[in-house]
Amino acid sequence: MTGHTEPHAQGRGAAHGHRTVQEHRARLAELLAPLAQRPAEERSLDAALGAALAADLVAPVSLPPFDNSQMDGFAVRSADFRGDVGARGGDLGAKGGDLGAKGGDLGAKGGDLGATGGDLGREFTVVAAIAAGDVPAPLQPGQAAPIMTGALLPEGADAVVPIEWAVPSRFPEPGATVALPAVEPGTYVRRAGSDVAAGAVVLPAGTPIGARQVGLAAALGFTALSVRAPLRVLVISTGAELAPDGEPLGPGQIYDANGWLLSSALREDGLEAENAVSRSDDPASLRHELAEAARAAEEGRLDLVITTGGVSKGAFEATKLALDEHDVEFSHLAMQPGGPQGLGSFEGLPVVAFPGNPVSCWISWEVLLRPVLAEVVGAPRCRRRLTARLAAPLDSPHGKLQVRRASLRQDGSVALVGGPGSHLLGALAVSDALVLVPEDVTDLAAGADVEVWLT
Ligand SMILES: Nc1nc2c(c(=O)[nH]1)N[C@H]1C(S)=C(S)[C@@H](COP(=O)(O)OP(=O)(O)OC[C@H]3O[C@@H](n4cnc5c(N)ncnc54)[C@H](O)[C@@H]3O)O[C@H]1N2
Ligand code: MOO
Repeated sequence: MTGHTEPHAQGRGAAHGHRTVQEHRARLAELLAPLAQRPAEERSLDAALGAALAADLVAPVSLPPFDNSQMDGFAVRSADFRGDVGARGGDLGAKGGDLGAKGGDLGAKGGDLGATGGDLGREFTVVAAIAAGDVPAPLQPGQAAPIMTGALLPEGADAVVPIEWAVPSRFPEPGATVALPAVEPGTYVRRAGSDVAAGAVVLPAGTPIGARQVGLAAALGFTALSVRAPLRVLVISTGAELAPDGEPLGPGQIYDANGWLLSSALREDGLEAENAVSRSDDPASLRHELAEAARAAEEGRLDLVITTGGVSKGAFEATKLALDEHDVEFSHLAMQPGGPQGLGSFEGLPVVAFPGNPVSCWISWEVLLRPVLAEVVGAPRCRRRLTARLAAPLDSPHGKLQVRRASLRQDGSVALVGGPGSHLLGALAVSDALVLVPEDVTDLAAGADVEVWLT
């Protein structure tokens, strides 16, 4: 069947006997729900990065905190353009005409510089310049104060004329005169509270703290935030084939990729992660690691364990065997890669068991665990999703959500990177997106719309 994909279409037409992705996410959400109750803690801004806000963030001050200039120019009382202050106001009308035209030019070039408010201008007496950080004297009628971007507007002033519109177009000494085109009240003035009003909720509880949120908090004067600490996760890779780090590979051996891949993915998303390796197919070895992890959890040092490997149908599935007597269920999802999965708890510690293939681990994190943590704990965020045109045709197994590694191209189309195999780490490393092909779609033509997650 050929068809267009629908976003979030996972769940329809799952292969017989296979659990759907939605069902599995629901079970994960149940398992991990208690993690949402972790106590709030105060963290400095840098340490809060990656955590989720424990309570609404309320602005203690307005932004901007005071009326200030948006341009380097002259602070004026706009009523002066309508009054008869200054005997030479009439003459300057003509000059003002030129000036207005200048303003128009600038507007065309500079976007919003055209707000001259009319052609008539007048001459002002220049007073002391105001730099950002200065506390200026009140502005009297007929005066223009040179003012720099961000500086506090003097009392009485209600508009700013950019320096480019002035004649002469430079800042003269106090006592000199300057001709300025007429402007409306509010021209190039950034009003107090026009960005954020004091007392407003600027970020709701649960918001993950990233650079933009830290920037806002800093601007509001916060030095610390009340957050739920990032989850602390231990990734345990399993397998007798895993060679010790840095040693030459023996026959049949491979290096551990999963522990590094997953712990880095978690850290990249603001979680705290460590990795351990159980280099054995003896379930006792993994049980030993898990018992230590359970103690760490009891002491409040760990929230979650992710294991990799040993969950399919082989003769030496150490993870399955190690968790045999525990409250952990194993199932096969209607998803490829990432089919075999386990979840449950070991002595009270939540355990999520991913399959051993590295790409399966990545997909299990991205498509299963990450969206559930976003929903339950608030961090990390879900990946951004969009619909894009396929650059080339694809086929997909019936009854399984297929998740392909891909790259978003400059023209907005999406190209698959590598094949569907879950051992293809080289292709994963050069991908920047995932393409999700629903269970009931088996082939798609070039140009078909597909659901894309940006990774
Ligand atoms: N008869 C069946 N065989 C398999 C099935 C199945 O349904 N029936 N499922 C396949 C699928 S799908 C997957 S995925 C794998 C999952 O197997 P396990 O979770 O038991 O993982 P392992 O057998 O331990 O390893 C699989 C593969 O990944 C390599 N690996 C393991 N750990 C690491 C690591 N830390 N770093 C890098 N690579 C790792 C391992 O050497 C294997 O090549 O089962 C299929 N088989
Ligand atoms: O589902 Mo396995 O995870 O294809 O490779």
